[in-house]
This record gives sequence, structure tokens and C-alpha cells, in this order.
Amino acid sequence: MTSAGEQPDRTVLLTDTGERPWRSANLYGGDEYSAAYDELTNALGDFLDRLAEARPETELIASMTESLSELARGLDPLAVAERDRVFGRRTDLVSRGQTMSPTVDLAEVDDRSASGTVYFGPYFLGGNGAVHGGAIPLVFDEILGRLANASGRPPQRTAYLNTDFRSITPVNRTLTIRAWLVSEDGRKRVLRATIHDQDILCAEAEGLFIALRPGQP
Ligand SMILES: CCCCCCCCCCCCCC(=O)SCCNC(=O)CCNC(=O)[C@H](O)C(C)(C)COP(=O)(O)OP(=O)(O)OC[C@H]1O[C@@H](n2cnc3c(N)ncnc32)[C@H](O)[C@@H]1OP(=O)(O)O
Repeated sequence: MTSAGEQPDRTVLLTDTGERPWRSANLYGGDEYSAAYDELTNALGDFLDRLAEARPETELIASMTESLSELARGLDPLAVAERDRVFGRRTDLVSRGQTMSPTVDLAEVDDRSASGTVYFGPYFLGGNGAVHGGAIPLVFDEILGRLANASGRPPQRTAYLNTDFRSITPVNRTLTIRAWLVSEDGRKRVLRATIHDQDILCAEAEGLFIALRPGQP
């Protein structure tokens, strides 16, 4: 997360299709390992976006398959226990060190609310220029989960996440995302979020988050 008002140095990945998302360049917490891992997830996300847009010839498909298989084999001996992994566990990185959901770039964050932008690249296309209906709750869970778990609160799990799709959510556009805490009652927290394309409400969600008891998985 970036602090309030801070403008990230965005790396725009240009193609002839026009606007490209930044992912999380230069927003990491500082150390060399974080920077390198951030670059890796950016490169992976960029690959997935470009693959989704491309129509490669058979020869290139075979060569990419071999390259990817070789990379995967190289990682095989490096598997570690969940608690020691990097992917999805770097809260100092704006991408959280993952490519499962698009990067939610939060410009304004406090104890009870967060707002910023989200950009669904071609990888998240459902059809006809609209984001896949499963990717939208994924992003809501991401922003609501991060807010529910922020500010020293005990770890929370999503009990329900209700999403309303109000109009199509376009790919390849910078969208506004907002999340806020609605109520707190013991272990229960209700949060809501919206995604807008300028003044058009694309989708909104409500989530119930339950604080886990000590030792609860
Ligand atoms: C380094 C690490 C990095 C970390 C990254 C951080 C960012 C992460 C970002 C991503 C984040 C991703 C996050 C994720 O995606 S978490 C993954 C998705 N969620 C799950 O897998 C959760 C599965 N469910 C459970 O584990 C349990 O059911 C939970 C823990 C949720 C509650 O079971 P528990 O046994 O503990 O509690 P309880 O049953 O006594 O209920 C307690 C109260 O809640 C009320 N209630 C419960 N359910 C519902 C419901 N559906 N509607 C309405 N109400 C409900 C219930 O009536 C009761 O109310 P009351 O009677 O007290 O009034």
C-alpha cells in the first residue's frame, strides 16, 4: 500500500493496443529481494496479459511450452512450507507479490477505508471487453481482506462476499476502487466496496469478515 497522497512512479508497459497497466514498479518497501520479486511478478503478469492477447503459431507455442516447463522444473527443488513462501505474502509490495488478482494500487488508506485504482489487463477478460465475473469478487476479497486485516486487527476470514454486477467492468481501463468499514460487532466486521469506471458504477460488494480465534485455521 502507498501512503496517503503519495504518487507512485508508474511503469507504463506500452503496446500498440494503447493504455497498459502499471503493475507495481518502484512501490516496494525497499530491499533488494523485494525489488527483485516485484519485478518477477510484474514480468509474469505481463506475460499472461500478452499471452491472452496473442495468437501464436504452432512453433512458437511449442517453444514457449518448453521454456515454461524448464522454468517450472528449476523451481521444483525450491518448494518450501507455506509460512516461508514469498508469493502472496509480501504486504510491503503493492501487488502483495502475487499475480492471482490484478494489482490494487491503494493511494489513500486509513483504519476504516481505502481507495485507489485497479486495472484488469487482457488476462482477466471474460468476453466482449468485460472482465470475467469471477475476477471481480477476487479483487473485492483482496481489498476488503486487506482492510479487514489492517491496523493491527487479528487475522480475519471472509464468511460471505456478496457481489452485485451493476454494469460491465471494462478490461484495459484504469478503474476506481473504494472500500470502507461499515460496522464492527465483536468478532464480526462488515465491509463494502465499489468499482467505478469514471462515474459509472461497475460492481459493488459487501463482505462479512470474522476475526479468527487463537489457533483457528
Ligand atoms: C503474511 C501473510 C499475508 C497476509 C495477507 C493479508 C491480505 C489478505 C487479503 C486476502 C484476504 C482473503 C480472505 C479470504 O478469502 S479467507 C478464505 C475464504 N473464507 C473461508 O475459507 C472461510 C471459511 N469459513 C470459516 O472458516 C468459518 O465459517 C468462519 C471463520 C468464517 C466463521 O466460523 P467461526 O466458527 O469462527 O464463527 P461462527 O460460525 O461461530 O460465527 C461467528 C459469528 O459470525 C456469524 N456468521 C458466520 N458466518 C456467517 C455467514 N456466512 N453469514 C452471516 N453470518 C455469519 C455467525 O452467525 C456468528 O454470529 P453471532 O452468532 O456471534 O452473532
